[in-house]
Parts: sequence; C-alpha cells; structure tokens
Amino acid sequence: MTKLFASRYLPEPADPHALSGDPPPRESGPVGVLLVNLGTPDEPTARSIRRYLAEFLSDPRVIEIPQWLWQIILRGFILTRRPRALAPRYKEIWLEQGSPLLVWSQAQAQGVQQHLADGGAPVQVELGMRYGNPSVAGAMDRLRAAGCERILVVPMYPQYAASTTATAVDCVAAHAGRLRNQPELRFVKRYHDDPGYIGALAQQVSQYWSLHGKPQRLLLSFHGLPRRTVEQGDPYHRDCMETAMLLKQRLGADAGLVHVAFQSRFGAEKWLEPYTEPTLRAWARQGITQVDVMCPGFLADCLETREEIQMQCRDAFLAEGGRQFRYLPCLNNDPAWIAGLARLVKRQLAGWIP
Ligand SMILES: C=CC1=C(C)c2cc3[nH]c(cc4nc(cc5[nH]c(cc1n2)c(C)c5CCC(=O)O)C(CCC(=O)O)=C4C)c(C)c3C=C
Ligand SMILES: [Fe+2]
Ligand SMILES: [Fe+2]
Repeated sequence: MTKLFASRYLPEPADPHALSGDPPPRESGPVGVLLVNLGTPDEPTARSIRRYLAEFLSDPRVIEIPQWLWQIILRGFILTRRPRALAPRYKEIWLEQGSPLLVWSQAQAQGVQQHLADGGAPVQVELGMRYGNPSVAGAMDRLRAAGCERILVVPMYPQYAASTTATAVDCVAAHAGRLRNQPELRFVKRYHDDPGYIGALAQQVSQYWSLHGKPQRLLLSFHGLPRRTVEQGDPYHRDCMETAMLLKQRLGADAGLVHVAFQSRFGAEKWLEPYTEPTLRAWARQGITQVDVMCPGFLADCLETREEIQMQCRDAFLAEGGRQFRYLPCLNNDPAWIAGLARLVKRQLAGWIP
C-alpha cells in the first residue's frame, strides 16, 4: 500500500527513535525567526523582472479582479512591456551585492541574529521572500533542518495590508500545509506603533535636521493601495496615519511641517490619496522650495524608494520650481532599528525563549 502511492506531504527527516518504546529525552533545537519581505528580481534584466512580476502580479491578494480576465491583461499587455521598461530603472539602483531590497533585508536578518545571539537566546533567523528568492519555503526548511519546532513569522511591513502581510501569512501556511510534522507558528500582525520602530525613524530625522537644518515640509510617503480595498476593510490606511501621528509627536514638529502621501499607484483605479508626486508638484507650484521626503513604510530601500522617490519625484519637484529635494533613506541597517527589531522579536518570543 505505502509503495503504491506517493505521500502528499514532503519527506521528513527520519527520527532514529521513532517507534521505539523507550525514546531518550528530545533534544530541543533553536527557536526559528522567519523575516518575510516582498521579493525582488534576481537580476536587473527584463527576463528576470518578467519572472518576478509574473509571480507577484498573479497573487490574488495583490490583484483582486477575476484571474481569468487578469491573466489575459497580465500576459497580453503588462508582461510584454513593463519588464523591459523596468530593467534600466533596476540597473540604476542595483548594488554590487544585488538588489537593494535583498541586500538590506539580509543585513537586517543578520543584525537581528547577532543581537539575539549576543543576548544568549537560542534563536535562528532566516529571510524568506514572498516572491522569488530566497523563498519562504526554503527558509522554513532551513529552520526545520536546524531543529526548529517553533517559528515566529515577522512580515517586514510595519503597517498591516492584505496585499503584503496577509499574503506572507498565506505563503507560510501554504508551505506548512505540505508538511506532516508542522512547526508551531506565531505571526506578527503589525508594529506600526512600536517604540523601537518609531524611535529609530524619529532619530534618523532629528539627527539629519540637526546636521543639515529643517526643510519647509517633510513628506511621509507610504506605498499606496486601491482605495476600494480600504473601503472593504483593509486597516492599512489607519496604520499609516497612526505611524505618521506618532512620528510627528516624537519629532515635536510644528503644525504644517509633516504631511502624508501615498505613492506607486498602479492601474486606472482610484488609490489612496493624496498621491505623492502630484502633491510635490503642487507644493512647488505653490512656492514651497525645500522638502524632505522619507518612506517610513519601507524598511529597506528598493525600486519604489530609490528610483520612484529619490529620482522621479525629485525631478518632478525641481521641474515645477522646487529648489531643494532631500531624500532620507529607509532604516536599512540603522543600528537603532536593528536593536528595535531585535527587541520586538524578543517580546514576541515570550514563553518560547528563557
Ligand atoms: C498592483 C498592485 C500592487 C499593490 C496593491 C502593492 C502593494 C504594496 N507593495 C509594497 C511594497 C513594494 N512594492 C514594490 C514593487 C512593486 N509593487 C507593485 C504593485 C503593487 N504593490 C509592482 C508592480 C511593483 C514592481 C515595480 C513596478 O512594476 O512598479 C516594492 C519594490 C520591489 C523591488 O524589487 O525593489 C516594494 C518594497 C507595499 C508595502 C504594498 C502595500 C502596502
Ligand atoms: Fe508594491
Ligand atoms: Fe512602483
């Protein structure tokens, strides 16, 4: 019977004491921490970008229109043009070690691992990408192979959204669904108000201002979402506004200095407003000449921050008469942020580590 059918589950490492009547005490492995980020192309080439976008944009959590219709549009129009248009934009931001999103996410995983190891916690940290490499399934398998019976999943999005956080949870659950011997799983939902996160953002801004002076306005640019998804119950907009309010409070900023906008609109539908680039253009036309822009929802610099904000939005602001556009980088490997993330992870591991 067993030889006739392949198992529907993935093979497990054999337990040498299975079926023994008197097994020795179990050896406890480390606790696993799985940081999940979005993913990025392997190379800044049209071919690699096409593979990435095909996976990303086929996720029904990201594009909610019926798949039969969407796949016609995606395969017939988007994947035939967009990858070639994006390749030079990715090339401009590519780092020696690879895509910035991957490089910074790896640095964050290593940094948290180091902090927890220094604190004596028996923890193994892995990075998994929702789309592309290194995959979530591969990262979970590495943790299982290291003996992790418990895994804390931390989506690398401080503000919860169905198209980012929930799809990361789905992806972990889908892999767990292929396992016979599942690990115990915990998921972090959001940390948009976490003191370590807000403190690291505030410190970055205030240090910059004490060195270079304040601008007329600081724009906090968050990734957008279709407005409809928020009307249907996605809590993302409120999370963003709460982050902005807390950051404003921590900065002790004067009224009118800090503003919020939403970037990276995709498609014809209405997205969350105000939109980042039109806001910057309008400000320049109204006579605002100095702006600082930061993207607090992105923990790592990537195409959407380096190219869309630092290059495209800068050009738009200057073209309309703006004089000084300063982009404040994402938290990346900022030591205050890495320490804050390690504290957050430790808190979430309560009961799992001493
Ligand atoms: C089309 C729908 C999209 C939704 C909804 C969306 C939400 C969303 N995305 C991020 C973070 C990132 N997005 C990135 C790139 C990117 N995003 C979309 C589309 C949606 N995003 C596309 C098509 C792309 C690829 C680039 C492009 O074609 O314009 C990235 C950068 C990846 C990189 O390689 O550098 C990030 C990060 C969030 C946080 C979010 C919802 C809150
Ligand atoms: Fe996006
Ligand atoms: Fe974009």
